[in-house]
Amino acid sequence: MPSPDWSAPTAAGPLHARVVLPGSKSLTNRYLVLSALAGDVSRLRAPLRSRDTLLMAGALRTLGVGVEDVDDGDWLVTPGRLVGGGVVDCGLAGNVMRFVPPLAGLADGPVRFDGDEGARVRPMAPVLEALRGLGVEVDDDGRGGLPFTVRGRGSVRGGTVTIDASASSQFVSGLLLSAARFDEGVTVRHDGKAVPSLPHIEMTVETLRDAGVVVDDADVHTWRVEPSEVNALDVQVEPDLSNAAQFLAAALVTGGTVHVPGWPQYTTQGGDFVREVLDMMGAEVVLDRSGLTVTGGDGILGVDVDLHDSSELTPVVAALCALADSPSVIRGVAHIRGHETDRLAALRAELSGVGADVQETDDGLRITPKPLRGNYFRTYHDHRMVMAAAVLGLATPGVVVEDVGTVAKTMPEFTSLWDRMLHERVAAGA
Ligand SMILES: O=C(O)C1=C[C@@H](OP(=O)(O)O)[C@@H](O)[C@H](O)C1
Ligand SMILES: C=C(OP(=O)(O)O)C(=O)O
Repeated sequence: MPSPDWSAPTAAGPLHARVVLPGSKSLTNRYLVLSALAGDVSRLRAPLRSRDTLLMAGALRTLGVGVEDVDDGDWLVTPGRLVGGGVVDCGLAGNVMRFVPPLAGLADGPVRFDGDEGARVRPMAPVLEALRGLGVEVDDDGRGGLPFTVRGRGSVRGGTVTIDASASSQFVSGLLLSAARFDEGVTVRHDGKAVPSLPHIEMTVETLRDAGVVVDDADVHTWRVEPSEVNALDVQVEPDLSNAAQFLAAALVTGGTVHVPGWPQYTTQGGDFVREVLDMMGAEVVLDRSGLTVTGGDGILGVDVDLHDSSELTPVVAALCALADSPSVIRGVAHIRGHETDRLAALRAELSGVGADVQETDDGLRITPKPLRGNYFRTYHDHRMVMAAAVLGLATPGVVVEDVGTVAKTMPEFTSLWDRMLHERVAAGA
């Protein structure tokens, strides 16, 4: 059932807001998987609670892992013997569909995987093939995607596999995350076009090392995880920097200032690249111990930008490009045709619908700004399409966003945070 439409609010003037962001999806889900494999109880502090992380917690519970809410908003994760017999709902979450099957190989019986209709067409085959190569039996209907069954036998041999990870970095991350508990560990080699979202693989490597696992990533296309125990974690989840993009973009669109406290000085989150993009587009961007402050100027500069490493940013950056003073090119993101929806097609259709001149290229978009007008903005079950529409709406009256609830994939509180940000401008200007 789709949720209601939402009229994206316009900004009456420059914003002056401070936005406290929820935790990172990618870190929360990695910590959950590692905690499930650990030797003791882990504590995740300030985890993201959104559809994708609740689905991950649900998947772990299906496998017999305890994930308990504690009063202060933390999650306590109690590992146990991994049990088969259940069904994992992947929703539309890439993390769940790519990270949990290797874990399910360690369960003591079959685990069935399915998800949203849109998840059934997301790329998955290299993970299933790799699992077979590592000694895990997987039944699927021959298409190499959801639905499928992983026939866990309580242990996984492991070893060396070669995969083509050009469709998603998550293929590599998923295999690495559970591999310390495989008898022989794992060596994953990539053979194919460039792997997208490499910072996400660095994040996987770093979180494994935080849990005491030995990883060799000295060669750019090969990752080796040694078999070992996994240490319990006690970790503070960083704010989600990709989900910061739309709030920071609002500073640029309105010529105002948006401050995000708690921005890490060092991070493996690919979303950190938003600082560079906003700088290229004419914002003043200051990172200091208080957090990140972005201030917009008189206009928005068009850009020629490669988002291969940080492709989650594409929808919001595309919206900014439609509001810019000069044409833009977004490159390096062919693989986002396999994200929540075909994002290149969706952005072309919806940005064109509000009046921009948008062309799809082989690996991105060419966007020539035109005077924009309000329109119905379809969201294709894609949280980041809602976020992109909200950015357009700041400067374009009459943007009506389809199925706004789909934003709950990573940010259930999006519309209230957005309204609060706009309201703060009134308070500061009063
Ligand atoms: O490992 C992760 O947590 C993610 C990796 C990236 O996937 P792709 O490599 O498929 O782009 C990113 O876009 C996704 O939102 C999250
Ligand atoms: C591509 C994304 O998600 P997923 O983890 O489902 O791949 C995203 O959040 O932009």
